[in-house]
Amino acid sequence: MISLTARWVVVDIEGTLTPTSQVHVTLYDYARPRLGPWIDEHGDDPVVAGAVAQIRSLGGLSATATTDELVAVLHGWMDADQKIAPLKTLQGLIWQRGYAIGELTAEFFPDVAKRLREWKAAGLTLAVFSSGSVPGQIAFFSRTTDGDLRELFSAHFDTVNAGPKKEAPSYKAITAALDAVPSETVFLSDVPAELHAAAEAGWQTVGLARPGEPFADADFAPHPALASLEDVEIS
Ligand SMILES: CSCCC(=O)C(=O)COP(=O)(O)O
Ligand SMILES: [Mg+2]
Repeated sequence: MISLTARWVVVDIEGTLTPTSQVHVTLYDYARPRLGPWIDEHGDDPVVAGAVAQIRSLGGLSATATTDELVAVLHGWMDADQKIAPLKTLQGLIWQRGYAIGELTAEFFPDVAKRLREWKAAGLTLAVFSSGSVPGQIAFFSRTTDGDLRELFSAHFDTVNAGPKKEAPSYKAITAALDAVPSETVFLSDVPAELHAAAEAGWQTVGLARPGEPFADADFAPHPALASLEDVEIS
C-alpha cells in the first residue's frame, strides 16, 4: 500500500487500467481487417488523408502506393507493437466506430472503475495519457463493462497533443495543459521508462506491476510498484 497527496492523477491505459491482451488481441484484431476498407472509404477525410501521407513517408512508400502496400506497413507496425501516430489515428477511428455500433466493449482490471470513481468523488482531477489516439481513448471509455466512464476524465493526451511517452517534455506539456503543479501530479503506468520521464518532469510516479502483464517483473526502481490500484491511496 502507498499513500500519496496529490490533486491531479494521470493514468496510462494498456497494462495499467486494462490487460495488454485487450489492446494487442481484441482491439488490434478488430482493426487489422478494417484498415484497408477504412482507407478506401474515407480517403477524402483530411484526417485519413494526413495519416496516409505520413504512412507513405514513414513506411518508405511512393505517392502511388496501393492500399494493400499501406496496409502491409500498418500490419508490420502492429506486429512489432510500434505505436506510430498515423497507425494510432486510423485504429482510433475504427475503434470509435466499433464502440459506437456496439461491436466493442472495453474491459478493465477489476480494481479500476471503483478506484477511479473514488478518486473523482474525492475531488481529484483525472486525465489519461496513452499512445492510443484521443478519439480512440474517449470511445474506449464510452462503452465499458463498468458503464460509460467518460465523465471521470477532465482531459485526454496522446503522442500527438502531448508527445512521446518516454520523454519528459511530454509531461511538462501535460502539466501546462492541465494548469497543474508538477509535484502535486501523479502518473500511473506499467512501463518504467514512462515513469522515469514523468519523474524527470517533477511528477510523482507509481508503477503498476500487475501479475501476468509484460512488465510485471521489470525493475521499477526508484518508483514504487504495486499490483493493483486498490493499493494506491491518493488524497
Ligand atoms: C482505445 S485506447 C487503446 C490504447 C492503445 O491503442 C495503446 O496503444 C495503449 O498504449 P498505452 O500507451 O496506453 O500503453
Ligand atoms: Mg501502458
